[in-house]
Amino acid sequence: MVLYSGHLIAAMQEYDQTLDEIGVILHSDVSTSVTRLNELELSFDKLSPAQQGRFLTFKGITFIYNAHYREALINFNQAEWLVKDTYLLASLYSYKATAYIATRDFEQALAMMAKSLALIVRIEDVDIKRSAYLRLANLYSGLEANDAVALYATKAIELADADDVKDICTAKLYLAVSSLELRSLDSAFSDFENTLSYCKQNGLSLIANMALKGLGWVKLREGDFPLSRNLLLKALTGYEAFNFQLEISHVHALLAQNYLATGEDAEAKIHAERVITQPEDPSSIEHKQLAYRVLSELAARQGAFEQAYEYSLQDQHYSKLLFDEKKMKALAYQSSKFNVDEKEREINLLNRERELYMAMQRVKERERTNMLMLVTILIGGVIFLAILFIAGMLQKRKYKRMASLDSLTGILNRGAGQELAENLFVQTLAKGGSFSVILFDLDHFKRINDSFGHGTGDWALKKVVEILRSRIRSCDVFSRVGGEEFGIFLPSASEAQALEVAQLCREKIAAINTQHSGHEFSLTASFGVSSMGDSDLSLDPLLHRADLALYAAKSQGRNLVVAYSAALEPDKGSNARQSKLSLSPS
Ligand SMILES: Nc1nc2c(ncn2[C@@H]2O[C@H](COP(=O)(O)OP(=O)(O)OP(=O)(O)O)[C@@H](O)[C@H]2O)c(=O)[nH]1
Repeated sequence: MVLYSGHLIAAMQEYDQTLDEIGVILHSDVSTSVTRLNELELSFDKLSPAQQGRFLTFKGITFIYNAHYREALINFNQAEWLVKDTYLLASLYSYKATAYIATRDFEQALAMMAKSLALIVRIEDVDIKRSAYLRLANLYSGLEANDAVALYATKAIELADADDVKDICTAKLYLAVSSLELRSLDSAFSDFENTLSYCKQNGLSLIANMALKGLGWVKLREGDFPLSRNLLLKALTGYEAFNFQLEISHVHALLAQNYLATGEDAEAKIHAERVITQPEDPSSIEHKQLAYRVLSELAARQGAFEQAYEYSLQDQHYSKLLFDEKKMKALAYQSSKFNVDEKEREINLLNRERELYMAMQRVKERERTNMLMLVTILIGGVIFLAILFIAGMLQKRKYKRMASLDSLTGILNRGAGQELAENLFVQTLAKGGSFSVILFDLDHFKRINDSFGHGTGDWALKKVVEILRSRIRSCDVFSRVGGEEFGIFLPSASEAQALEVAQLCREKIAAINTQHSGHEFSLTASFGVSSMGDSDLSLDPLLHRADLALYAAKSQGRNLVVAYSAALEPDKGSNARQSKLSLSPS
């Protein structure tokens, strides 16, 4: 299977290559092209549809070159359904136009040219497009549609670079020929002169020679016979070098007219007879008509009236042919122009509708975008507000937390600690259970500050908190009550348990290695402990009692833990120590 498809691909590539090769020689070596196409025809069924399209187009072109226009059209009609390539299709239509012109079906020719043009517009390759426009100019010149000739020649020039000399030269010639009919003789003369010098300069002698004929033709019309003759004779020599029979016949016809006008009858006759001996060809009708008119006048001048009559009959015959053809061409061109105008109007209408539709789509799209933007802005706004709100909340919570914490040690400050402890106390009271308070105060703290500075005092405060924090249960509340005084509130803790905790804390403080502060000093604290009694309905009495115990610890020498006892109650009016804790919140 793989082998089979491999073979198939190779064969296809080979056919493509053969067609490429034929394409190269098609316009220069028609007979070899015909031979190779005949060989390839044996494998026609094996060709892909695209290859069959190319084959039939090429075959049609060889028929055109051999003047078999009907056969050419049969091939082109088959190829039309198979060719997909835009350029090949555009060129196929223009060859069909050639065949239709040759068969005098000008309407079809113009229809094909319109089809070709529609495709040419879509071709992006500038070189291909330019040569397609030139071909169109050539076809229109065959139809004597000079305005179209001028239009497409101009388009070709617009697409040409300075080095596309052959195309520029050809286009210039078309412009000059069209201006012979469209503009004044003066401007046609200068156009031909311009073409002649440009084409000669660039070595394009055949086209230069055509321009030379054009100059002679203009001068003939102007009545400048000597200059016209000079130019036409030069052009004749040029054409003879190329053996360009059709052009040779035209120049002979023009020279016959020229000599007739100056009364050089013998010369006029020679040239006229050269024309009428040419084979019958639609392109030579005009030349023959001119030649017979000259011959008829010459015969009449010499009194050979019978002969003159014969020639005049021929003249009339060709005049009629010419007239009919010109009329047919003109009619076909006019009607095709009308069709084109109609189509253009339709296209414009459709384009306008399309533009309207596009504009509406754009408005809808813009509305959709605006709506999307609005929704995005709204959602963005909501998100922004939510972020602001959350950030505000977090900030608030942070500030609240900061407000409830002691900035130096990081534990709860007096207000927050007391509030929390009060809540726990109330809960304990409701549940029924024990509650103890430990108050402790660093001993001789003023001395530390005074001796080693405030920084060392701060260090000591932070160290004490750091050491004790880990020893205290998570359900207990540890707060800084005042400068160097702290409170530990222990829900569900008996006095004995509180004393144990206080003792442990005291030991830990005393064991702190103060050298880490940069100084060595003694760091101790005195502890007062109290527990909930049956009559306690708030935290205040406990605080008061713990404070008395702490005072006692200080009085008894410091670095001690003292539990409250009734004996510690001071006499009324005595100067008892006032804890930094205010008993009634102020
Ligand atoms: N370094 C520092 N010192 C503080 C801070 N708060 C209060 N103090 C100081 O703590 C000292 C407390 O001194 P006193 O109330 O006389 O008590 P004491 O020196 O500890 O003596 P006793 O309590 O009787 O052992 C004062 O000198 C205050 O300035 C603080 O945040 N940092």
